[in-house]
Amino acid sequence: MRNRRNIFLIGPMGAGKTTVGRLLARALGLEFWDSDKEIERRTGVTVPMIFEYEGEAGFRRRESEVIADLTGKEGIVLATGGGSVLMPENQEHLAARGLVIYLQCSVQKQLERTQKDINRPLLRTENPRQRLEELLRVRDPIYRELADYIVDTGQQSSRNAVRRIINAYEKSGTRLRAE
Ligand SMILES: Nc1ncnc2c1ncn2[C@@H]1O[C@H](COP(=O)(O)OP(=O)(O)OP(=O)(O)O)[C@@H](O)[C@H]1O
Ligand SMILES: O=C(O)C1=C[C@@H](O)[C@@H](O)[C@H](O)C1
Ligand SMILES: [Mg+2]
Repeated sequence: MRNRRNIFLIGPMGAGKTTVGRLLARALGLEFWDSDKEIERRTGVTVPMIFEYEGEAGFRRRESEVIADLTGKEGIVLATGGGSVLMPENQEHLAARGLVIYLQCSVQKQLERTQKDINRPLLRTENPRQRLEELLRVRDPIYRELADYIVDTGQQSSRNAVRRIINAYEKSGTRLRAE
């Protein structure tokens, strides 16, 4: 049976997976993990540096290893990287090992939230809006297919998003709180 004690946050860059995930974990007394941070911890270098030396394919290999390991834990909230859902093995692990929540927001909001941050190699392009639109076109169907629940973070604070996630699951009778 699906492990209902894990919560996996998926969605595009700037949707708030890291921000909401940290708050959600604290509210539920669960451990918080972030796949991007874990890749950086294991390699000792930043995500942009991995893209530079190993290309996106190298990054995806490392990401898959980390997703396989972290989804094997119990009682965690995991903020995934925006492109982690591309790899079929990650899709399988996410779907089988926890509740999957798609954090969604408009491309405009994504742009506003990511513009000051230089840590997203895929946005180091002349036209980040176009890049975000292209990524979303490919990924949105995958996010939707995988999601047990979708929360729009564009028009609400991170705290509200956390409340919505907790309410939805408590109403549906699922126990999320750590024992
Ligand atoms: N609901 C929200 N309302 C306002 N600002 C937000 C909200 N959620 C996140 N932010 C802000 O947007 C920025 C990006 O958020 P965050 O890093 O959590 O996104 P992410 O989904 O983890 O992105 P990535 O896939 O690149 O890791 C942060 O500066 C954060 O403070
Ligand atoms: O959307 C993506 O493909 C990415 C999102 C970030 O979380 C990082 O995983 C990396 O910058 C790639
Ligand atoms: Mg993040």
